[in-house]
Amino acid sequence: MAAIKQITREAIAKILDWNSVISAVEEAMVNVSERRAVQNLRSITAIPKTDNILFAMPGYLNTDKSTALGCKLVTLFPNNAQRNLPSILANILLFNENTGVLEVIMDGTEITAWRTAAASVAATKYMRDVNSQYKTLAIVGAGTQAKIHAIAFQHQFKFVKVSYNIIWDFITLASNSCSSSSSGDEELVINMVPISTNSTRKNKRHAGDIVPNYSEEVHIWNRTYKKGEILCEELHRQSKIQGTTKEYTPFQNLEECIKDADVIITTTSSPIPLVQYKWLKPGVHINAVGVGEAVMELDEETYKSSVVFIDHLAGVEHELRHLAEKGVVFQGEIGSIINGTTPRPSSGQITIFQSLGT
Ligand SMILES: NC(=O)C1=CN([C@@H]2O[C@H](COP(=O)(O)OP(=O)(O)OC[C@H]3O[C@@H](n4cnc5c(N)ncnc54)[C@H](OP(=O)(O)O)[C@@H]3O)[C@@H](O)[C@H]2O)C=CC1
Ligand SMILES: O=C(O)C1=NCCCC1
Repeated sequence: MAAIKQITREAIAKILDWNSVISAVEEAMVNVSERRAVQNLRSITAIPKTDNILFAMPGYLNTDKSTALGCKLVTLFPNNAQRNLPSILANILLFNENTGVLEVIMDGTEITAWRTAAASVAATKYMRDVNSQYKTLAIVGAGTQAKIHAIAFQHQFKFVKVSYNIIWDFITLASNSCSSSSSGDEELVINMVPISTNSTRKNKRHAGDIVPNYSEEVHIWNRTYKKGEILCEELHRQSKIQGTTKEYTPFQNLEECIKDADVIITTTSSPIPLVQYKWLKPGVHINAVGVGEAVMELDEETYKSSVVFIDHLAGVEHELRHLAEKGVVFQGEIGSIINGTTPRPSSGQITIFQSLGT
């Protein structure tokens, strides 16, 4: 038998790019909804007297483009941060579909992180009101999923608030700022900045010039504030290296963090609802990523007042019974919106993508 090919986490990380991962995940969601992919319920082995879990996620795909027989094995060890390890580690096994011979073992940790964020991107694209704004993104949590979601969403949507400075040189103001808002997509904030009439204008800016000023609107709240602050600094540093100076703001108060958000992503294992309906802006889209037997990041009123879509109906019915028992209604799979068999939610509604994973 031929040797088993091994692909490391580093090698996988080098080849992933957002456009390919997002389109692969959209295609996979459609294949799941059209039942071209065989996706059985995953098995969950809980290790007694611990919070640790081993998941086995087998699947088979047969389309015009490709066939694949594989199984992802995932460990979820929530206390791994103390050991400086990710909570979620994964490996993917690929078999020859004619002989059953194991051909490839590849690291699945990076793929799991990217795939999950890409699923939320796809859900946001297809569930959110096409005409609405992407100004403020709020992320709840500061772990692996929070970070990868921040990166994926900035890639896809560019959450940004544009303000304009108008250069003034003839008014001396007691106070150097005032503001007004336009009704369009961008918020017009006019900062009156007095400059000297003797200015040499080395910067080639002239009185009356309107200078755009882009500021990122990514809010992050975490149970442990310090970790949220560190994540914001890290994301800011990374964006500086990429030459796009972005600001990420850590919040102490969750309501303040999410109340103006156009999109919210929750990435914790909280069994006590964090997001409260009374704080939400009308029309907000929420990606609820945290999953577990008792995880419930959004309050009941949020679920019951929203249109809720999921990634895999059979899996959700099995694993998220605690939500169904509370009266949460799952409208359908995202794949059916992507392939056009289910209409997009109408505008103005609060929408939720309840992610389960694969
Ligand atoms: N839907 C899907 O496809 C996937 C879902 N997941 C789920 O996403 C969640 C996050 O995973 P990941 O980022 O890898 O994990 P990490 O361990 O990296 O991060 C966990 C985050 O959750 C917070 N947290 C944990 N418990 C609580 C709580 N009781 N109340 C409030 N915050 C809490 C932590 O806060 P602190 O820093 O204070 O500890 C931290 O911000 C998990 O529920 C995981 O099962 C993961 C992968 C795929
Ligand atoms: O890989 C996935 O999908 C996971 N989903 C739920 C939590 C563990 C990983």
